[in-house]
Amino acid sequence: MKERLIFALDVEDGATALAWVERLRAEVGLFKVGKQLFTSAGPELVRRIVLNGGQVFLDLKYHDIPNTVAKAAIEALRLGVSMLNVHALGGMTMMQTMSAQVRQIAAAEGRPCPLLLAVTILTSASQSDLQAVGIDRPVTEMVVRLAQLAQAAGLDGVVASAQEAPLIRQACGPDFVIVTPGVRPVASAVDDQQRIMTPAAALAAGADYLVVGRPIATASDPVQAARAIVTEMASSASA
Ligand SMILES: O=c1ccn([C@@H]2O[C@H](COP(=O)(O)O)[C@@H](O)[C@H]2O)c(=O)[nH]1
Repeated sequence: MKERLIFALDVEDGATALAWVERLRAEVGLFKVGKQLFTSAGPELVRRIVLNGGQVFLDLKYHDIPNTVAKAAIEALRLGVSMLNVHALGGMTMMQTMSAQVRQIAAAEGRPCPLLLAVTILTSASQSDLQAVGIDRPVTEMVVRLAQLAQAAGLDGVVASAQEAPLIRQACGPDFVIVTPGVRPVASAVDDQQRIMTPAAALAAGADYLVVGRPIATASDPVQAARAIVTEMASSASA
């Protein structure tokens, strides 16, 4: 079950990140490198984690014109990451171009292709946040619509709240990958997340991977916190 747990390396420098990788490598399946750490430590850090046997989800949420996103994703492929993502709101052409070019270069260069994911609606967004940017449709409807768009564009899956996982499963089928941040064990601080679920409920809802950062990183014993989440995930799977 631990292979389905992704730890968010939301830290300020490479040395701190590598220390977390050592501390949690036996407890989690992947390490997520996001905007803070990538801006600070760059591709060299990603290469180093991969070289040391760690699997990386590069969470840079590309959102740009099709050519720019495709070329950035090709460089992510060459870093050896296991997952990368774009914003589904970047649109069909952007996602199709990225997917086609990454798959073509992976085949031509003999590299394993990472899981190509699309962020639907951020788990920190509420219905009123959507309304404020002019989106009047319900969050759930937007998430399913974006997931179907990503699937039609040839992507492997989406990043979404586990709250929407059952609807995504229904719309996109059993093989479409659902990665869920906004995971909060009971009694954990919600922080800036809005659409949250517990680890057990997220798996029961159909999530394939859970992303967890602060509930582990700020725990008094992070190793124990990660183990407790994996135990909760296992109990949900066997229920
Ligand atoms: O919709 C999204 C997409 C990405 N994230 C990222 O996941 C982690 C969550 O960290 P926590 O500390 O467990 O809240 C973080 O790196 C986000 O950038 C997300 O939360 N929601």
